[in-house]
Amino acid sequence: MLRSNGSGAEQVQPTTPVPAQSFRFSTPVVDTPGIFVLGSWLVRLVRLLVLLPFRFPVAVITASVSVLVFNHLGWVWLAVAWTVADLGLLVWWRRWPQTFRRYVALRVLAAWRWLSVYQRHWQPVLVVAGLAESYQERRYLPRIRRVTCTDWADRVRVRLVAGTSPADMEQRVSELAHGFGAPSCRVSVLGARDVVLEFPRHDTLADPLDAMPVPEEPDLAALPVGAGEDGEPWLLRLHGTHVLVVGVTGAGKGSVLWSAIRAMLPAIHDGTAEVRAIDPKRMELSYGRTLFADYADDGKAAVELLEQAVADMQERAERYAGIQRSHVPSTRDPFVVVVLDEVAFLTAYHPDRDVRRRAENAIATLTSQGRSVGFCVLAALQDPRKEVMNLRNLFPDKVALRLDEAGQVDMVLGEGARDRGALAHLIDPGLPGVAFVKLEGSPSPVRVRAAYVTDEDIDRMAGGGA
Ligand SMILES: Nc1ncnc2c1ncn2[C@@H]1O[C@H](COP(=O)(O)OP(=O)(O)OP(=O)(O)O)[C@@H](O)[C@H]1O
Repeated sequence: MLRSNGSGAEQVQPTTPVPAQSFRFSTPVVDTPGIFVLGSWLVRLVRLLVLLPFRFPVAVITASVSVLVFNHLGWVWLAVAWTVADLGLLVWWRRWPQTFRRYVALRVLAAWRWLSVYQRHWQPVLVVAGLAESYQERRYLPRIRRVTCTDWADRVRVRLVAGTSPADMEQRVSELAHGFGAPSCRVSVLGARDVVLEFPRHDTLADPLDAMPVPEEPDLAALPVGAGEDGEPWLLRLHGTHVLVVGVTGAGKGSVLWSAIRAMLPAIHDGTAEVRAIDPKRMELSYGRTLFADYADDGKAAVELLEQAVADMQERAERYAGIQRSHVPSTRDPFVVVVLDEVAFLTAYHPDRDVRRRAENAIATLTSQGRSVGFCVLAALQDPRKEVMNLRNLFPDKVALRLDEAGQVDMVLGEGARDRGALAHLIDPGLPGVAFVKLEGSPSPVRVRAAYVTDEDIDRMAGGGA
């Protein structure tokens, strides 16, 4: 018997050999008797047969009825039954395409995708992606529980290996997307060890979106400015927050700014919201000048506009003090949006130091105090680095359009956003307006596309129409 002669016995991993050990103990290899192997196969087969009707009830019922008809009535009646069933499906498809799609087409597609894509490639993709866990020389993989299809994506429900977390999956979304041939992958958590991987089957944002219809009664906390990958509207919150839109030149920052202004149009017309615009490039916002309560296109005028906004905000805060804790838009106290195109022009590039300092102070005051009294800053920026814009953390909500470098993604959307699949630096330059955003209640960034507001749309908006 081996004894430890030290007082405190060292902990040794059971699988790693001790270097100076003179004897090596290894697990004896014993041939498994054939009867056990056969037995385990039988158990698996029985389990499969028992579970099959629960997993694929329609397929099992169809196959069973077909066998019964064939046995009792012969193949002619089987052919008749199948023809009638096919005709029934045809009528269903033509008359009620929506329910046919939901109850037949998408279910058949899900079974096919489960077999041909996920079941088939699951093990190699997960092992290569580093998501297989090993314990005492056995390998454990997350298990597919169910595959369902929506109009645009496959949803793979997965049971995680005990001891791993959804974050492990979130950090491998790029590998998973490429591994299963999807444009992206998104992880959502359903419960303990229960996650859903969402793989779009094609890029639903590949086509540009026309300007969104103007809402009759705009909700300033949920303005429709585009669409998400799932086809649902992308709703941008302005009331109660500040938004920074970041993207290289030509990424489509203008379309986010104009879509937000367009969605507020009825409120602008009835005086419950107003836009004060700063347009250093004189190209982006000058087109709809008549829509703005205030407009500036050079450094000095821009700083005065910002300082006036700060003074109005402070006057309102003084009136509200001790009486009112939140802002309700009205014609007396409208919701004020300061739209700032290329904010770095004022904070970093302007040659006059005094202008830079005053602009930075005013933006910092507005963003840190304006939320609750109905002031919002909606700013666009090309370069998110600290040297250019050190105020970016004062903007609670950010939109990452196409960026220059991988490192900028986390700068804009927060740490870990790139690992969670916000590949804003890889957005195709041919897809302006495509962006990643974080939505409330979800840690994973989602891919969206802003609607494109044309010059004609802006003309109509400025002329009082939409
Ligand atoms: N949402 C969109 N959908 C489709 N096309 C768009 C969209 N946004 C912009 N574009 C196209 O991309 C071009 C460049 O867009 P835009 O000028 O808004 O980019 P930007 O990010 O504001 O660039 P810059 O910083 O140089 O002003 C537009 O002229 C338009 O043709």
